[in-house]
Amino acid sequence: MALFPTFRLPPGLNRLTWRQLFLLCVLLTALMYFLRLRRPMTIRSVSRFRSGKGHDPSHRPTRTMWGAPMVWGDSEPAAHQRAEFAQRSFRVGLMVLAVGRYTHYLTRFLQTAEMYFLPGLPVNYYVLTDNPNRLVPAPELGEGRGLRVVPVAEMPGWERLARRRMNLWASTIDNQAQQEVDYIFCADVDQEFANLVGTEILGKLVATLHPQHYAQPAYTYPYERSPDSRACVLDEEGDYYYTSELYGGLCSEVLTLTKVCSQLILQDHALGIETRELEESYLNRYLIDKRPTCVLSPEYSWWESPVTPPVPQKRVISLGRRCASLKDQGKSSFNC
Ligand SMILES: CC(=O)N[C@H]1[C@@H](OP(=O)(O)OP(=O)(O)OC[C@H]2O[C@@H](n3ccc(=O)[nH]c3=O)[C@H](O)[C@@H]2O)O[C@H](CO)[C@H](O)[C@@H]1O
Ligand SMILES: [Mn+2]
Repeated sequence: MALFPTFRLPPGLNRLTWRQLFLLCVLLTALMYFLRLRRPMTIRSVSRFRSGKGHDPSHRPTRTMWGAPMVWGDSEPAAHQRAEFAQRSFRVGLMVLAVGRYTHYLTRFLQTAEMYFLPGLPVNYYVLTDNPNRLVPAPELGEGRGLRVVPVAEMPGWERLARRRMNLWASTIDNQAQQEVDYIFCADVDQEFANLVGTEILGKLVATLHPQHYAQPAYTYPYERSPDSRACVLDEEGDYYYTSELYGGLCSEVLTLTKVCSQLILQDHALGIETRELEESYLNRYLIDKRPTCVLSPEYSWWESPVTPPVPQKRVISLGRRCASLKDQGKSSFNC
């Protein structure tokens, strides 16, 4: 019997051997790879690219590949978690840094947080600022909500503050927050809350997907690639790219994260190394070594830009990054 038996195609077509069919498949597969994989990709990103998961913004998984919840506020699992936390007692901290001209964002940040950030639940705001007078008189807060003003002697400018912020977060948690709250969230002050952010965001270690990279394949993530840096991510590493605008979790977890990152930042700085995305590079390195137990969808960090895919609800909006990504005519309509 022949090794490659022949078979009959529908009438009108020639007879092909299995061998010819096999060669045709190999040829087609090679052609597909040639057309689609013109850039080097990691094994993991190739499989994600193939599965298409990184490319379809309407695909909204509710779990990460390691089984942690991926939170979309209107989903069934999010509603389930809100119901579960309604039975528990806890306190949450929301921490921001406002130095120099960034203090003008404070009013909007606090006002919108009062409307949408865990409304009706016990929350402490920790405002680290070089200008405590900005908060005199103190803004009106709901019942059970408190404001802690933490004076910091820092010079404005993100290039410098990006090296200092993790350290400032760590000392505020260590000295004060961990005695007062169970969960703590670190946020950029140039943001506003635009829709409900409830207890679905609470978890041991919580990170937020960067909206501009969420729908992209992993090989495009702006991880630090320089092998000299403590934030270096190898080609085969990394699941998602997280934003530095919102992350949090249990005080003990966030304390460890901020301590570890600030040490790595200092070590790199001592060697004159600056990473591609500053503080965000170290956050992403850390979250590869210690995967978050809860991943917030880009609903919790969003801004209009030509490369940001739509989300069901815009819950937290970055005003600063929106301005940075707009062209001149757009800037005036958003008061940039
Ligand atoms: C436009 C720009 O450069 N964007 C970069 C910046 O994100 P961002 O544009 O989000 O940085 P940002 O200017 O919002 O600064 C971060 C936060 O630091 C605080 N702050 C900053 C400066 C200052 O003078 N006073 C002050 O209080 C404030 O809370 C602010 O929200 O950093 C990221 C990494 O971390 C990425 O590299 C972004 O590409
Ligand atoms: Mn920002």
